[in-house]
Amino acid sequence: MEVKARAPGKIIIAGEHAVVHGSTAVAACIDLCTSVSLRFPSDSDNNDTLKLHFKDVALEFSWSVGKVKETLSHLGSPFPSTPTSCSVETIKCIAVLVEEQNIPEAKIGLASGVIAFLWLYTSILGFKPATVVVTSDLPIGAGLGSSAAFCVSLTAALLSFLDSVSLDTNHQGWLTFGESDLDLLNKWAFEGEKIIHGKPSGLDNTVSTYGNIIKFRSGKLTRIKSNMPLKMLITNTKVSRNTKALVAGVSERTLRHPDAMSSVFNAVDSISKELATVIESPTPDDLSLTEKEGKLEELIEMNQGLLQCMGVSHASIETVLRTTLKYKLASKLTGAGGGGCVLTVTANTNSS
Ligand SMILES: Nc1ncnc2c1ncn2[C@@H]1O[C@H](COP(=O)(O)OP(=O)(O)O)[C@@H](O)[C@H]1O
Ligand SMILES: C[C@@](O)(CCOP(=O)(O)O)CC(=O)O
Ligand SMILES: [Mg+2]
Repeated sequence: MEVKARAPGKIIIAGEHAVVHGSTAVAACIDLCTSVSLRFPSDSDNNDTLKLHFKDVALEFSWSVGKVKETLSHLGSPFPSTPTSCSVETIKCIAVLVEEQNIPEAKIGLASGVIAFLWLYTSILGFKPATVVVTSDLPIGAGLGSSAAFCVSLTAALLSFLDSVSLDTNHQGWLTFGESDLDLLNKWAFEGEKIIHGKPSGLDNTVSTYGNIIKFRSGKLTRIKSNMPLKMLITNTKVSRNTKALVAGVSERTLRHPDAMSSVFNAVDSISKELATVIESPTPDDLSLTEKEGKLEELIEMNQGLLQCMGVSHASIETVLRTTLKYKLASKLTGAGGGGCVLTVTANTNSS
């Protein structure tokens, strides 16, 4: 039997990093997805192997299920009924299973994704042989939430085998989860993100799970209904970076300058809230559209300035900012920064 699940990546329109420290953020999912296929061997295959294939980065892993069980089962039940954090002790044990796979040095950054896989797989399905294949339209480590799309699509594939989870409504040929199961999916995916990001806000997995545009603060989402066309250009600087390290860098700066950083986070909170209000407010005519677009552009520029204060911009990002400014277009980094992707507002009424 084979199941295929997919989940989208995202853009953060305002509030990255500050959201980790309790500020509001606004994010929207994009139509680039990560897909996970999960296949169990037939009884006649007599197979005892758990295989993981990361197609985009050409990495294959395989473990004997007996070995995985031997390494992990003494740490507790393999079937926690509710989403559970992976303890430091368990991460260490899983890391041994990953180290044995000899990931080439150039790709060692992907190891946390493999640890997240083993934690989610064994927690939800226990010790069963299977072949799991991961493919993505998203650039990995570029700020478009590939880690969350991976955790959400993997968790969706795993949960679909539980009797308690019901899949019904057909959406463009795909089955979807009901509202309460989406909550379960989101919580498990968050546990995966924790392993990859260290200290995630939960924004990325939430927008990947629920879709559309959301406002998010301290784990709580509010759905947003946009009342204006939002045209944005995404530029990938192709400078790779690691979200975990950037998030840790902002936390260190916050420890060094608590008052100043608290003001920065408060300012971002106001920017995200105002931006959400602008997007949601009615647009009765072209004049109000032009006015709203102007506000949106200004808020984007202000958010970028504060991201610079947090120390997460990068020379490659500044080059994109200078280039788009030549055309009077407002841009900001999106995601963790340090390279990765830049968002540019390409307003409908801005023809200069
Ligand atoms: N398609 C994929 N194949 C393998 N690993 C992936 C894939 N997508 C995401 N990952 C995992 O997510 C990590 C990147 O996450 P992160 O640094 O948060 O960047 P982002 O979420 O912005 O893409 C990778 O190092 C890897 O562990
Ligand atoms: C920097 C942050 O706000 C977003 C990170 O997004 P990404 O992994 O760079 O796509 C971290 C978080 O919200 O968990
Ligand atoms: Mg990420």
